[in-house]
Amino acid sequence: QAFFKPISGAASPSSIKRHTKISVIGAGNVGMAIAQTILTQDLADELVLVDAKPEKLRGEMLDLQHAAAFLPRTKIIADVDYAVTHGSDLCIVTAGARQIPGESRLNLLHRNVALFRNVIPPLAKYSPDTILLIVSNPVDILTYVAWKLSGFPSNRVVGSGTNLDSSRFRFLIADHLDVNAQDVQAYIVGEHGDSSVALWSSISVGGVPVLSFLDKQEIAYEKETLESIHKVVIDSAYEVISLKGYTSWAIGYSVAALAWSILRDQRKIHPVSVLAKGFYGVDGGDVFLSLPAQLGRGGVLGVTNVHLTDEETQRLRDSANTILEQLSQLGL
Ligand SMILES: O=C1N[C@](c2ccsc2)(c2cccc(Nc3ccc(F)cc3)n2)CC(O)=C1Sc1ccccc1Cl
Repeated sequence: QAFFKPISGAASPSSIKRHTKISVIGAGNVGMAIAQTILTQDLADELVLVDAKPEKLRGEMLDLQHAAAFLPRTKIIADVDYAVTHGSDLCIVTAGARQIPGESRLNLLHRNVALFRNVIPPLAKYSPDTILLIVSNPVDILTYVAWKLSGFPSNRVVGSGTNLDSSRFRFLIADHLDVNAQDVQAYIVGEHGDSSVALWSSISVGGVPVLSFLDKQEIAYEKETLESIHKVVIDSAYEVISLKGYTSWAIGYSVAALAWSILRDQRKIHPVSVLAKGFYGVDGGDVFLSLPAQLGRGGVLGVTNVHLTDEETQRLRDSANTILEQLSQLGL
């Protein structure tokens, strides 16, 4: 009381505004880049960090708390005990075993599935109405695993999928055309990573479809350019890893953009990993793949019927079958 003469009732108004709580699981480079962006963009009233390493966790919490003078007021807490995540509006899962150099992806996958068995059930228990946003790799498989282990309806389980791939694709196209990346609509869909599918017909700059106005011979030129830009999307992921050892800023901003669309009910369309069964002839079983999906406060509100060429549809089906094969080996 020494500081202020309280105004009666002001400190606890009758209609409390919606308290937004976000939990980030995994305090590694990706998790902390996401946490930092959430704070900067004033996305949450409360930010929770969970990790297996208590010292690393406390260090990151203190270091972020010390930035309070420069950030919108956000309560920041951290604990190894999942109870601190109770009542989260959104749980962002970046926890993942590091890929051991030379380790097969299948072996990494088994280690991450084992990890998810200890991560997902407590999150679902403490926040039964939350939305799960999976970032850990391999993201399409682990989003399916999170859906299975949580028992949530599929609209409340989404993976970051090819949102990062598409962000890099938009940057490269914008750079090539010397326009603002926010004016470039371009979708990469399907399996995140090496086997993603770039949707040429979806690319438009300032509302002008890139492929439409080109006459015959130029389409070949543009197609080659777009193919090479898609290849650079993949090569640049490897280049960043070889240069700095990990990725953080692009994934951090791209995941915070998904969190914004969900928590602020933006109904924006993002290429994210959703239950793709029944779309585009993907009907070999339950599989998560990236498709342009509308995100809002209820999670995945819908999937757009974007036009696919026969080749694009076939590549999407091939991705689905590859993922289904890997899922069948998990015995989930
Ligand atoms: O920018 C990245 N960096 C990672 C990374 C970050 C830390 S260590 C490796 C990356 C970079 C390159 C390859 C690769 N492959 C991989 C595949 C399955 C896994 F389970 C784990 C890693 N992963 C993780 C990842 O998914 C990305 S995006 C990405 C990757 C490959 C192709 C195209 C894109 Cl847009």
